[in-house]
Amino acid sequence: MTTSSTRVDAVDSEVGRLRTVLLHRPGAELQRLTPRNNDTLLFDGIPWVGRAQEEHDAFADVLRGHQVEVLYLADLLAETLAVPQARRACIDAVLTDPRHGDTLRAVLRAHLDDLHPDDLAQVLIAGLAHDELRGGRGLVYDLMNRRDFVVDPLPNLLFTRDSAVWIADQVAVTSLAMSARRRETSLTAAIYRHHPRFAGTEAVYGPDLESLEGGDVLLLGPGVVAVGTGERTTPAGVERLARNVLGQGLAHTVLAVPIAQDRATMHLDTVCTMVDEDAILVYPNVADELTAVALRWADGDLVGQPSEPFVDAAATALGIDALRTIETGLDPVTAEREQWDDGNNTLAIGPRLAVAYERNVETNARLEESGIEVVRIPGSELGSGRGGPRCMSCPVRRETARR
Ligand SMILES: NC(=O)NCCC[C@H](N)C(=O)O
Repeated sequence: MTTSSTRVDAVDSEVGRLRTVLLHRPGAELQRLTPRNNDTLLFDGIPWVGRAQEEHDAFADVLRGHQVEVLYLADLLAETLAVPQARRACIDAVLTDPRHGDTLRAVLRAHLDDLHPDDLAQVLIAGLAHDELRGGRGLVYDLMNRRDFVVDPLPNLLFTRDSAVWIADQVAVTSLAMSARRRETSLTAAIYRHHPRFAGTEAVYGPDLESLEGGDVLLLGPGVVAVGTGERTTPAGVERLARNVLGQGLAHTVLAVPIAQDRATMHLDTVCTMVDEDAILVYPNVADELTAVALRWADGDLVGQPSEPFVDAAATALGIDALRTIETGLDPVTAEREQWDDGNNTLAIGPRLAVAYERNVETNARLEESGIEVVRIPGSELGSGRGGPRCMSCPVRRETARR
């Protein structure tokens, strides 16, 4: 087990040199996807799992090749589950499912209580099918469809950005909006609370609060946090995060950014990501309409400024003349296709150095024309979950950006 040390985990921008990142290599939970359940489980297709793993390994290799420490969620979880309190919290989260009823719940608790931490981690991630439950009995169990799950799998765990996000030296364990994903945060909360690697880490947000997803949270620069509000993060979630972050002095400005309540734009990071300290890659079909309300802290309360164009509000908050914008694609149709395929969803390893899916040819060319080095990774199978390099990574430590 890795132990805590003097290293300081903290993130204050999207582009500071990336030092440590949390990933989840997709596994058995993706094998659970079928045409019957893929919509409910928020996948747009049935991925070829072996190829998805190869693509994910290529992503991790690129990061390691750039001297980034890669932590794997499944390893941390198995280690965390050696701690009795963590184990209890993760099992309790499974047993809150109202579909179980008392008899099945009791059988399931006994089954989970018996598992070795490694096997428990596996069940918490990949779920438990009807026939995998030893000694299953009772009305609920007997009437269940044999192909259904007693514990639902978490195929979206791969999108580690959403279930927790670092803001300065604190972690925000989020409150996921979609029922298919809600249990993910019981795992991230347990890891950050109980794993020795994160001993002493404070949490600025928790899973019982208003809906907030990490894909909506962009650290535009030190002290400036943009939060999208749309399909996943509610205005109340932005307000709560702003209260906590500004109230504790972790930032001076939170920008609330309304986005369309559509699947294609489910998070702010599906329409824009930072690629340099003063540059964003943005989906042109929405760029002109993006607005922001700047929230600041004054006299112990939140104060909102009048709404203004997002790029202007961002530049003011960052203290720069203008935010450079680089647009997805070449024309509205290419932009729409490449935005859907996560062309906007880049992960910066450092200023002007971004990881992107290779398939978004036009967008990547535009980035390079604008002086951004692009490290291309394959994503044909990973993309069926509708997420790109940014969604698939939770930076834990970045060097402080210059600004
Ligand atoms: N930050 C992101 O945009 N994450 C992608 C999440 C995709 C996942 N299938 C979901 O619908 O939540």
